[in-house]
Amino acid sequence: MRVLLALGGNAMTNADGRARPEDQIEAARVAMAAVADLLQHDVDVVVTHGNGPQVGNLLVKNELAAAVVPPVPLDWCGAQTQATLGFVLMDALDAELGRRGIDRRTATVVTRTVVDADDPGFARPTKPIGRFLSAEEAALLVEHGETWEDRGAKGWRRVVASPEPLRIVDAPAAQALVDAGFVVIANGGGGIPVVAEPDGSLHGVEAVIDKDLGAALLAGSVDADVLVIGTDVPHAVLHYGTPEARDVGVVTVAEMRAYAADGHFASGSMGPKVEAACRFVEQGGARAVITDLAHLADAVTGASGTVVVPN
Ligand SMILES: Nc1ncnc2c1ncn2[C@@H]1O[C@H](COP(=O)(O)OP(=O)(O)O)[C@@H](O)[C@H]1O
Ligand SMILES: NC(=O)OP(=O)(O)O
Repeated sequence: MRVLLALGGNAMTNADGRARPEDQIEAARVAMAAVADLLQHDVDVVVTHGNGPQVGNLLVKNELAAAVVPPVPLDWCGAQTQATLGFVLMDALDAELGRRGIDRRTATVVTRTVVDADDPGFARPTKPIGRFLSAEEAALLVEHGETWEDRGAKGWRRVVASPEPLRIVDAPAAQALVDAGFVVIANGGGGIPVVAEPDGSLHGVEAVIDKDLGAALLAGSVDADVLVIGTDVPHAVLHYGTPEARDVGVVTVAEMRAYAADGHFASGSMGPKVEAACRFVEQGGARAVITDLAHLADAVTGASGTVVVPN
């Protein structure tokens, strides 16, 4: 069985979301121990990951240092997060594999993902990145032209353009490495967004792709049987945050789409995970599971988490 595991921002840093290096290294250790468990049970794993906290932090560093160091655009920041997180995840996984005597090599693929230059997402920022601020702090940055959004209890967060991922340019490289036996990390942060010119050339654009939607696309490209979306909750929940809250267990894609249409899953958090799970199953995937890392081993067999299956 081949599993595409998408690690959310929550699985990549600690609860305060500040993304200090030591927090990211510790989160990677926990996540890669879960991956090693699967490898030990003969499950083939391809990993992708979010980059929201990290890419937002890099963007701020660029902006603060602009007077002395030439700033780089958001797509460059995205590429930098793929490299850094790939390196941290490979270090963690290599250490875990070494401890268990598992003879597997790891590789990270810098991955570009094509988007449409006319995607409506460029006109309407929706992707939350970086740290959370208070309403007063966010208001100052809005005055400087940034877009910030109230994200509830944790505070306000900057939002940037997030176009639909259409095609993963470097999927064949990821696939070749998978076929050669590598544990591959690819399409981090949903992929570096690029647009294709009529002559076929590509250039980066300033946006951050949703990593769950990117994961659904990657899963098809690397022939994954199962998509597992790893986050900080064991299930998607109906009537979330209310006394009527109810976990979703095994559910058909039609039922899940109906729940989504009824507004059960928040945009920018559970909403894209549910959309990605539905897309993967509609594309022919056996099942897509939304759960936390503690339930990963049972999730791949469909015995735990929210399990979306064909109709
Ligand atoms: N209906 C829902 N069921 C479960 N969680 C939900 C729901 N709606 C919103 N959420 C929130 O979605 C969060 C997971 O999404 P997100 O924070 O974007 O995860 P990640 O960073 O792991 O990708 C949960 O911590 C929860 O607070
Ligand atoms: N790119 C992306 O979706 O990152 P997060 O999962 O960290 O928000």
